[in-house]
Amino acid sequence: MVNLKNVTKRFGAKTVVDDLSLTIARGELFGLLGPNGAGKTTTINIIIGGLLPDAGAITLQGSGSPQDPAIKRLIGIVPQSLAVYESLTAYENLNFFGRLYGLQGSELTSSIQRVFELVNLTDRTKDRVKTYSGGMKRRLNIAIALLHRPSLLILDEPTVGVDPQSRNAIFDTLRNLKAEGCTILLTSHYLEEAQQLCDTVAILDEGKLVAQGTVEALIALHGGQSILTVETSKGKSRIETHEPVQEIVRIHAEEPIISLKMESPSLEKAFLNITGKHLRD
Ligand SMILES: Nc1ncnc2c1ncn2[C@@H]1O[C@H](COP(=O)(O)OP(=O)(O)OP(=O)(O)O)[C@@H](O)[C@H]1O
Repeated sequence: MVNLKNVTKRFGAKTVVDDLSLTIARGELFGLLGPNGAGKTTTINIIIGGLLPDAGAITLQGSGSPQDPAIKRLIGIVPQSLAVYESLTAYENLNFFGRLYGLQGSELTSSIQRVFELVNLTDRTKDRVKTYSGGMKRRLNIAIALLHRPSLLILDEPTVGVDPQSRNAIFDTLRNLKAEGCTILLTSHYLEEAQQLCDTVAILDEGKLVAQGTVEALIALHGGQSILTVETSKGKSRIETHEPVQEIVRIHAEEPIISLKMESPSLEKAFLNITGKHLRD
C-alpha cells in the first residue's frame, strides 16, 4: 500500500529523514514510532505528498504517486492539531467537510451516520464542539477523515492529550476499520499503546530507521527477559528469565511465595535495548 525507498529529507543542514525505506502492507495497522523530533511527521508529510523528499522514492497503491489527485482521494488524514469548528455542532462540522469532499444528498447523510457510529459519538451529534472534551474533539477529527471512505488512514499522534475513555474509543475505531480492510498508519511516542494496537512498527531515531518488524518479533528479539520480583519468607529476590512460569512454579515448590511482581518483555524495553535510550514524553 505504501512503499518508501531510501527517502531522505533535509531542512537546511539538518537531515530529518535519513535514507528511510519501509513498506506498509494493505490492511495492516502500522505504527511509526520514535521520540519527539525523530522525523515522524515529516515522513507522513512526504507520504501524503505535502513535502517532496530530497532523495528517494514513494509509491502508493502499487506505482501511484502521492502527487496524483486520484491517489490523494484514497487517503484520510488526521493531523496532530485539531481541525474542527468549535462553534458548530458535530453534525454541522461533518456536513461541511462532507460537502468539501463532494458528498451530497443521501450519500452525505449515510456517510455522516456511518462515521459517527465508527467513532462512537452518535449521542452527541447535535452538541456544539466547544462542549466536547479534548478526546471527543479528536474522535470528531477522525470522523472527518473517514467521510470519504479512505482506504489508507493516517493519524499523527492520535492519542496525545486524550482521556482514557476516548483513547479506548479511538482504539476500538481503529480495530474496526482494520477489520473492514482499511490500512492504517499512525505515529506515536507511546510504545505501550503501539504494542497493544499495531501489527507492525518502524522505530525512528534522529531520522534513521533503527528497527522494523512485527511487534511480536521485535519484542522477542530485543524486548529482553521477564523480570520477576519474588518475596518469600527468605526475603525478596529479583530474577531475569525467559521462562517466568516455570521459574515461579520452581520457587513456589521450594518456598511459598508471599508476593510476586512480573515485568514482561515489551516494546519499550526493545527500544531501550536498540537505541540505548529511554523514550519518554
Ligand atoms: N519545516 C521545517 N523546517 C525546519 N525544521 C523542521 C521543519 N519541520 C520539522 N523540522 C525539524 O525536523 C525534526 C523532525 O521533526 P518532525 O516533526 O518530523 O518529528 P516528529 O518525530 O514528528 O516529532 P514530534 O513527535 O515532536 O511531532 C525536528 O527537529 C524539527 O524541528
